[in-house]
Amino acid sequence: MAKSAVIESVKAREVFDSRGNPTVEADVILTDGTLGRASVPSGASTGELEATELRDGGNRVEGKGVSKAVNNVNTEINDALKGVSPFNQAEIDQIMIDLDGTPNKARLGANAILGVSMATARAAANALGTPLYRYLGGVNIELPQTFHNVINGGAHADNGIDFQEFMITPLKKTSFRDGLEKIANTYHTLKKVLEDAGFQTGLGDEGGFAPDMKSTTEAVEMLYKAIEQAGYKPGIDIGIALDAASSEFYDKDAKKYNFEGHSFNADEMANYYKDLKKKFPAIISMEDPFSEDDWENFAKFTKDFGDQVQLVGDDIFVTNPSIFRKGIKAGVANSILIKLNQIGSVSETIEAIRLAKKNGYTTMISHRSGETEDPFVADFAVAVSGGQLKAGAMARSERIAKYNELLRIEEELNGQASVAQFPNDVDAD
Ligand SMILES: O=C(O)[C@@H](CO)OP(=O)(O)O
Ligand SMILES: [Mg+2]
Repeated sequence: MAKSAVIESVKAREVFDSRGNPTVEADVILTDGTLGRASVPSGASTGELEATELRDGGNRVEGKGVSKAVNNVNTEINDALKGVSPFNQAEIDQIMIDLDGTPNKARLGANAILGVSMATARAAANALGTPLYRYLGGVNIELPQTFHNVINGGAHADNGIDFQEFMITPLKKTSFRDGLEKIANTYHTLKKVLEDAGFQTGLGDEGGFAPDMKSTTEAVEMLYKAIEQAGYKPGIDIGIALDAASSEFYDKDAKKYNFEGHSFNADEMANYYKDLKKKFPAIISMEDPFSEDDWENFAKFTKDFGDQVQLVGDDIFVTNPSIFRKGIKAGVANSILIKLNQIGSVSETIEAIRLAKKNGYTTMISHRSGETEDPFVADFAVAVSGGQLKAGAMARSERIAKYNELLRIEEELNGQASVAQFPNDVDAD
């Protein structure tokens, strides 16, 4: 290991993600021979202002190849980073941002830049013989509160459910492992509950079940049943979180939410959420209840209802510090979803998190619906401390890769770091 090592070369290749689509994997090789490798995830319900994921177009792998992004890593980015120290993440990221020269990483591709950004952090950690979470987080680290998407709808499943994600989260837990075991028990029980109710239990993109049911209420009822039958109390032991991903069912011209056969205006949509929370008090978090094009009503709802439930902004902020700054001023949401590939570099993602902490917003670090086996996001969630993490359900290896990484980290830390507790939640005894 050598702190004097610099970048020798940067190289990328196409690999495939969990939906079978090509994505970028990048290698950063240092002069002391150290390798750092990382791969980039990909979303389905993407925010309009996300950094650009460079795709080839044409017929190659149904027009989804990333050979241009790969080529940009192998040529321009390689030339620009050769000889640079990997230990200054902000400098590495700035070099690539300047080289790209566009506001949204459209020329080189956010997938190209992020792949190298993450692989550099890994190379630096490896060169120092330090785990990635420790390299990025220093001494102030904490295992995250995890959210598991156990019923998939919206853009992640071919069923009739309009909301995209129905998540469960362990509230009372004595350790990370304890929390995860409770989720596993509930997940298995949910399968039985769905089967008993006559639903199919095939899986959606994030490893949750994708039953062909029509209503949100029915899905939440199933979660209540599963939690109770597994021996837990909804809202006490296990909380429920929803991602409405409402930009997907918002008609911006008509200003209407076309949802479960209704055409709701914003006030009707707000009332729907309030009734839902009243009926199911275990719902502790709602993501994207209003569209990325409906800032005004998202802010109004935050003012009105933000003390009752965590309101997470995903599509509306796209992990972009300058958009998020405007959102904070406008009073939109009280929590931000953090996706590395929405902004396209490790240091800008950290800046968005810093901004959140400074302004009293909680942070939920997130995977994408198209993932790889790379557990980067798990280490990242530990590094940023005090955070939440959503990384899908229990089944499917690309999801469980993240949770298993956290089990290993907990073991390695051997009691030296706590597990984040959800706001307002009491410590388990
Ligand atoms: O909307 C979301 O929060 C994400 C992740 O669950 O989905 P996607 O990656 O498809 O944008
Ligand atoms: Mg979302």
